Amino acid sequence: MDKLIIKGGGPLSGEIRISGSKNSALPILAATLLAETPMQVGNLPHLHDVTTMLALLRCMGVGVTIDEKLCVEVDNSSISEYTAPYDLVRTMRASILVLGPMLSRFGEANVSFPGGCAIGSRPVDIHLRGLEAMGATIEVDQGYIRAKSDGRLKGVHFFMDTVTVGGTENLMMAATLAEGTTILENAAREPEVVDLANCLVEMGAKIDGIGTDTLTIEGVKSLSGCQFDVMPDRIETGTYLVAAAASRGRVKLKDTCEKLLESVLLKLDEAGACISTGPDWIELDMKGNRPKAVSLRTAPYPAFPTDMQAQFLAMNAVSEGTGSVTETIFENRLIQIHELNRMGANIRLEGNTAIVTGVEELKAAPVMASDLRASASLVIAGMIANGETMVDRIYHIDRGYECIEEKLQLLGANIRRVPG
Ligand SMILES: CC(=O)N[C@H]1[C@@H](OP(=O)(O)OP(=O)(O)OC[C@H]2O[C@@H](n3ccc(=O)[nH]c3=O)[C@H](O)[C@@H]2O)O[C@H](CO)[C@@H](O)[C@@H]1O
Ligand SMILES: C=C(OP(=O)(O)O)C(=O)O
Repeated sequence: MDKLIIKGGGPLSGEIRISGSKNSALPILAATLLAETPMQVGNLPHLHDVTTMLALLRCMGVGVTIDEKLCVEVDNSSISEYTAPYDLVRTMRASILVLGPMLSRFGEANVSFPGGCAIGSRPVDIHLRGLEAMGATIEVDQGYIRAKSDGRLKGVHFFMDTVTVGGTENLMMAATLAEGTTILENAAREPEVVDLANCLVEMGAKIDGIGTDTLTIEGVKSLSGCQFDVMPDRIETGTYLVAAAASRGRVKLKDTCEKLLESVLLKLDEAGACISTGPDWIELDMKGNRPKAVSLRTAPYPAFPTDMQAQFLAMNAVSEGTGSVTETIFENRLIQIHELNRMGANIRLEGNTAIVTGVEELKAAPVMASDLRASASLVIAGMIANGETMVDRIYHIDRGYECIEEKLQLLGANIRRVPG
């Protein structure tokens, strides 16, 4: 297993480009299953999860070609297999997103049950209930969700009792080819849901209420391919901003967009960062100052994203004062505090809230990454710690951060990968 060796040091400084969004690329690649003609998806990040999604499409018989700019052309005119196998699904929960499109277009889909993961149990009951309400029959057999539809799915008025990003995406995709009108209430409003909806509209779907919590989808008989570039990764953007703030540095991030992360920028402002923005860039400058600890609570968009709390925990660990971080989306997403405490942090857990009292300095230690964003927080901690930190199990980080060590090196970090 590869490891990252990080020698803690001075402030991060420099300029880097932000990659395309993982959480937008994955549903958009799943949505290509709905198109009857070839489709091109651009600005894809080079990530393990994207490779897994392409492998999943290929194993269903989809033709995939990739050009030198990582623009992928997908041609599903010869789909022969309606199964998403366990071996691929177990490495990436977003594989569940092929369920809605496959079922809606071909009347059949067999998708391995994704199960839980390090951050929580992550059920998919709302995805399944929504599809059933649209007329699908669903059985769980030998670990597989076996879904069938007799003819087209039927439009439905469906209320999601929890705000779910993946559930909204799956049901919205399924509804595009259903007979009649579907109304999805309490829909997720995350920018990635909006990006997917915009892509579906380009493919010929009829969707109203994009960006609101009520989506109205009038089913059409067929969709065609289009050219679509995925949006910038707001979580990658936020991660580099927090890394710079924690190290008292100054970074400029290009090919990104401030509007995607207002709640995160507000917290960085509260931490003492000077932030300036342009149409496609964000700059953060700590002017050499120690950050101030901030308190936050995760919640669905537009509130503070759960995918950013781990990084703020690392920043709070070396900030002035005490801050509390409350996780409300996933039941097990504060586990990395034990690793941060092994590096000298002062973090106490009270239920789903981590109370962090900033220390002057973290000390390097061998640490173990447990999930994607926890890995990012340990990398940030390593960069501000005194000494050499080894972060183990970094396969998690390769799911979500393109060229992380190269980008951090460009910002002046002393970080290298040791293959294992
Ligand atoms: C690939 C992708 O886009 N991943 C993101 C997506 O994950 P994902 O789509 O899996 O997360 P959801 O928004 O569905 O989960 C939100 C909450 O709803 C619960 N739930 C969800 C579905 C369901 O059928 N039943 C149910 O109870 C989950 O357990 C969780 O507590 O949104 C999360 C919340 O912003 C992010 O952290 C992930 O990075
Ligand atoms: C939890 C995440 O992703 P996934 O839903 O793919 O596990 C994440 O991106 O932080």
